[in-house]
Amino acid sequence: MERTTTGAGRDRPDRARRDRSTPVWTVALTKTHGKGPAAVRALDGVTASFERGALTAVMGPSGSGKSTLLHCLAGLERPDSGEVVVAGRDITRLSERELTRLRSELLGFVFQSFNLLPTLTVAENITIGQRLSGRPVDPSWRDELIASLGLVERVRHRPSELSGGQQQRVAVARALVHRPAVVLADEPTGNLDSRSGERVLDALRQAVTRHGQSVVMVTHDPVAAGYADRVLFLRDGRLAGELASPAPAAVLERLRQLEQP
Ligand SMILES: Nc1ncnc2c1ncn2[C@@H]1O[C@H](COP(=O)(O)OP(=O)(O)OP(=O)(O)O)[C@@H](O)[C@H]1O
Repeated sequence: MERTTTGAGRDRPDRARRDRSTPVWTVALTKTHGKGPAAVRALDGVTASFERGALTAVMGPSGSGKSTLLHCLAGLERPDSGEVVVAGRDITRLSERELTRLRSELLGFVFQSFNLLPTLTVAENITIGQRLSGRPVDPSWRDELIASLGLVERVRHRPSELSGGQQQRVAVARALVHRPAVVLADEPTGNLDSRSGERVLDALRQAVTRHGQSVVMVTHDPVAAGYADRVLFLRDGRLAGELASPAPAAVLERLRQLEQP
């Protein structure tokens, strides 16, 4: 059954959910791009929780602040005010050096454009983050990921020898291999045909269901959102409700409502 939340109080901090079972949350997050008359308030007081062991989709009309929110969660953009708490630490207070370390240890990333290193093999791409940070690789977990993502025959290939869907599955394995506190996925199926996209979404879903991974995924696609446990909607930099166990048709309908002036 779908649960919906809209209306007054939706931006209120939900203290019961802000504990160790919540790997990421934000409180009253604001972010402005640009200065003076050209300034754009991309986030305007976003208080949101992203649960452990859940796939949370973030959706909303173009320009509603989805990417800015994801970048703030990743520590790639610094908010004007508010908190971003990752694994119990307010990352808005960290130095660049501490942020770099947090990103490599606690976060996994999947981008629309795959972002694989062209000179490395599939196997090397999957573990490059751990090698660079000097942390050991768990070989049985790495091999399980390679097998479950259908990449066994491809481990010695370079990215240019793979299809887009295969490249994105390599990116998913890279994001999961160090068992991060949360995987942040920015339009992970945006460059894929629907069948390849489904495989990537299946992989993210399995990581959540079988291994308790936490995933936050920005998407425009109601079908992709249908893989999520919950969808948070943004409009004009503010939370604009949520849907639990979202069916694509219900997501589409909500998006249509949000896009109306
Ligand atoms: N670097 C920037 N400089 C100025 N304005 C920016 C910058 N980045 C984003 N914005 C503006 O901030 C607002 C939110 O942008 P953001 O990219 O977060 O939205 P979005 O929901 O991800 O959009 P889309 O779905 O089109 O990718 C938009 O009005 C956008 O034009």
